[in-house]
Amino acid sequence: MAPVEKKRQRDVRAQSPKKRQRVGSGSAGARHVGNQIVSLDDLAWKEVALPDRLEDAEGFFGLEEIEDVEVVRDEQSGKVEYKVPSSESTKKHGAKRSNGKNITASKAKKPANRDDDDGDQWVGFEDDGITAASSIDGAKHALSVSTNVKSANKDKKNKKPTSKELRKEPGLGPSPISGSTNIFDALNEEVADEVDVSAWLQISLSSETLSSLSKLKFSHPTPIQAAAIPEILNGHDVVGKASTGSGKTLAFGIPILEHYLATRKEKEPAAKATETERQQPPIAMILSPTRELAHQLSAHLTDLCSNAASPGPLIATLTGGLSIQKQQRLLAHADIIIGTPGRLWEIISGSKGLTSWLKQLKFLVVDEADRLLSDGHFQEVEEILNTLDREDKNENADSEEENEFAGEKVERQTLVFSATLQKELQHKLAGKGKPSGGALMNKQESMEYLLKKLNFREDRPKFIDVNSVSQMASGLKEGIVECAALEKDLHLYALMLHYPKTRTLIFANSISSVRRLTPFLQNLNIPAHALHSQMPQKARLRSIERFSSPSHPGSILVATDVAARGLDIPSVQLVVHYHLPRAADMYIHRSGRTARAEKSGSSILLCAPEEVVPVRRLVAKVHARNMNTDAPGSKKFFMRTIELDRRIIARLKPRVTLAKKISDASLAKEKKGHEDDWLRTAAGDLGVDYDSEEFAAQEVSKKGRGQGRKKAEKEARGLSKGALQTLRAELKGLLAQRVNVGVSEKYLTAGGVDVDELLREGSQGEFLGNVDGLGFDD
Ligand SMILES: Nc1ncnc2c1ncn2[C@@H]1O[C@H](COP(=O)(O)OP(=O)(O)OP(=O)(O)O)[C@@H](O)[C@H]1O
Repeated sequence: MAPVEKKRQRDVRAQSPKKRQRVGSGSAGARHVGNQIVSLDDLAWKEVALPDRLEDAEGFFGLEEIEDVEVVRDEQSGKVEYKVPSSESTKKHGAKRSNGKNITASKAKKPANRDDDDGDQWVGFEDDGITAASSIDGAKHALSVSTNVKSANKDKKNKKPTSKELRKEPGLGPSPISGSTNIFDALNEEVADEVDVSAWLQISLSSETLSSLSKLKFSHPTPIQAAAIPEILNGHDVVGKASTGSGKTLAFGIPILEHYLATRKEKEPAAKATETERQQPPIAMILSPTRELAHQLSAHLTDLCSNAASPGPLIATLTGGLSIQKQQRLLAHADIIIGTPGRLWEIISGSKGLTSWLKQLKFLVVDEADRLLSDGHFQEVEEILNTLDREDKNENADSEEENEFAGEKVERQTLVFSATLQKELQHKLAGKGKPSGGALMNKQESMEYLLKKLNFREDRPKFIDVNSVSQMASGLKEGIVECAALEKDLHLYALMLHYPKTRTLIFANSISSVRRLTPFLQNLNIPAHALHSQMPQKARLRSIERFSSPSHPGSILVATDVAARGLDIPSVQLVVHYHLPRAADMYIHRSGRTARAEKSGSSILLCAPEEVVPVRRLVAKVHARNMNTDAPGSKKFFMRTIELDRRIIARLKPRVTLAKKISDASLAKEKKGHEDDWLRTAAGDLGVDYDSEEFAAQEVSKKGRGQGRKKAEKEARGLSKGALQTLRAELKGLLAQRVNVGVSEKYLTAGGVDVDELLREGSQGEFLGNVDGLGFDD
C-alpha cells in the first residue's frame, strides 16, 4: 500500500461522545506501537504555517500534516490502522506504550506525549477504548469542550486557537489525501451522519443516549421532551399533553432507555436464557390503542436504543393478528413490552408466572390514553391494570367497590400521553367525589376513572401541557371543500388531481367506505391502498409499508380511524376527511398525521351542505382557545373554503361514473361470494339445502329499508364479465383523453402531470376559480 500524505483540519463540530469512543477504540491499535501501528492522534502531526492573508483562516485553523503514514483498513471489520516506519514510531512513541494494559489514559493518566498539554480538557481518546465520556458527567464534559471550541471558532478573529487546543479534536476534517485509499473521507462521512446535540445538555442524559440522538439527527429536544424527560428521570408520574407529531414517543422512550442503560446494559444476552431462567422483570410496558401504532412505537424505540446500546433492550411487540406463540416467547425475555390491550390481556391472562414479573415494572406508559379508554379497549385495560396491582388491594375492604380504589402506592412510574387530554381532569383527580361507575360514563368521567385506576405513585402526577393554546400542529393549514353529498367521490377525485405526487391520507368513517373508495380510486389510476381493522394484519402492515415507501411519494392511503392516532408516516402532506370525523378529538388526531415534527401540511374536510353546521361547530370546539385568546403562541385561526371549478368537476364526471360502476360491480360480486359462503355454511350447519336464487327471490319479495341499495347491488352483480371489460376499456379511453376546461387549452390526464403544468403556467384562475391555489398559500 502506498504511503500517504495527509493534511488534517480541525473539525469544529461538536461530536457525540459515542463518536469519540468509536475513534478511541480504533486507537486501541496504539497498543501495538512496537509493531509500528499508532493511533491517529499519536501520529507525528506537524502544524502547517498559514500565510498571513488567511488571518481569519476561513475555518482552516490548525491545519496539520503528516507524512509517511500508511493507512490500512480491514475490509471485513472496517477497522482503520495507521502504520509508520519503525524508527519514527519509536522515536516519538516507543518509550511510552510498551504494554497496552498500562495505557489506560484518563485526564489524570495522560499519555506521556501529552504531558505538555497542560490544561487540556479533551478526554475522548483513550487507549483502552473506554472514554471518560461514557459516564453522564463525562458526556457533558466532552460535549461542552466541543461546544466551547465551536463558539471560539465563531470568534476566531479575537481568539485564535493554539495548535495544542486543536489537537484536542479528533481532526477528521476534509482531507486532501494523496493516495489510492481515501480512508479519511470514509471517516468523515460517518461524522457527517451525526449532529451537534449540545442543546440536549439541559437534560441530564447518558453519553449513549446523546450519541443515539446525534445519529438520529435530533439536534434539540422538542418542548414536550424538554419538559417531561427531566420529571420522569426524577421519578415523577407524568401526564403529558402536546400537539400531534411533537415527539411524545421519545418523551417517555428516552427515560426508559436511560433506565436500561443504568441497570441492564451488562446483562446476559436475553436470547440465551430460557423462559424459566428469566433473571429480571421487564422495565416498561407501553399500551397502545392500535396495532400499527404499537409496531411503530416499537420501531421508533428500537432506533433509539440500538444506536445507544449493544446489546440493546429486548422489545416485545404484542398485537393481534400475528403469532401468539412467538409473542409469548419474546415476552419471556423482554425488557420493554409494547402491545395493544386485547393481545396483552390474552397473553397475561393465559400465563401463570408472568404476573409477578409485571408487578415489578418500572414504567407503565399509556399512550393515546383517551383513545385507550374509549373504543372498547377499556375493559382489557382495566383487567391489565387490576392484574398489575392485584396484591396491592386491601384484603379487608368491605366492598368490591371500596377495594377497587384501595391500591397501595406502587413503585412503578405511570406515564400518560396524548394530544387530547383535558386539563380539568387534573383538578377532578384531586377531588373527593367517587366516579359514577358503569359502562355509561361519559368520556371525561372515564378519564378520571382511568387516572385513578392507574394507581399513580404520587398523589398528583405532574401534568405537563406544552400546547395549552392549540392541539393542532403549527404547520397545519385547514380547509373545507363543500359539495353535494352524492358528489363527494367526484370532488375527492378532483382533489387528488390537484395534489399529484402528494402523499395523502383519506379518512372515511366506515370499513365499507374504505372498501369501496380504494378500488374506485385505483380504477382512476390513483395509487390507493386500504387500511381498516378487518384486514389481515399482514395486509395492514403491507399497506402502511407501501404507503410510506419513499419511492412512491404520491401514494394514497384510504383508512378508517384505525390510522388516526399516533401513526408517524414521513412526509404525509395532505389529510382528506371524506367523512366528517365523529368528534373534535378525532379531527385533531386525523389532521395530526400531517405537519409533523415541525413540517407543514394540509387538512381538508369534504363537506355536504347539511354538514356545514356540524363542521363549523366541530372546528369551533377545536379552535375555541385559539379564537378567544391573545395568549402568546396563539395564531389567528382561519379555515378556508376551497372552491373547485364547476367546469372541471363537470368534465371529470364521466370518468368518475364509470370508475364507480366498475368498482361497485366488483364489490357486489365479492360480497355475494362472501354471503353465499356464509349462507351455505349456515345451511350446512342446519342440515338444509341452500339455493341462492331461491333465497334472493324471497329477499326481493320483502319490502322495507335497504331495498334500493340491494337492487343496485343486484344490478351491479348482474354485470357480465364482458360488460365489465367494456366499461374498463371505456374508462381507459377517457383517462387518456384531454379534459377541456373551456376557455383554457390545458387539459387533465389521470396521471395528474398536466394539472401541475396548469398551475405552474399561471392558469390557475381557469382551473380553480377565484381561489389562490388551494387556498393554503398564506
Ligand atoms: N427531538 C426531536 N427532533 C426532531 N424530530 C423528532 C424529535 N423527537 C421526535 N422527532 C420526530 O418527530 C416525529 C413525531 O414524533 P412522535 O411520533 O413521537 O409524535 P407524537 O407527539 O407522539 O405524535 P402523535 O400525537 O400524533 O402520536 C417522529 O418522526 C420523530 O422521529
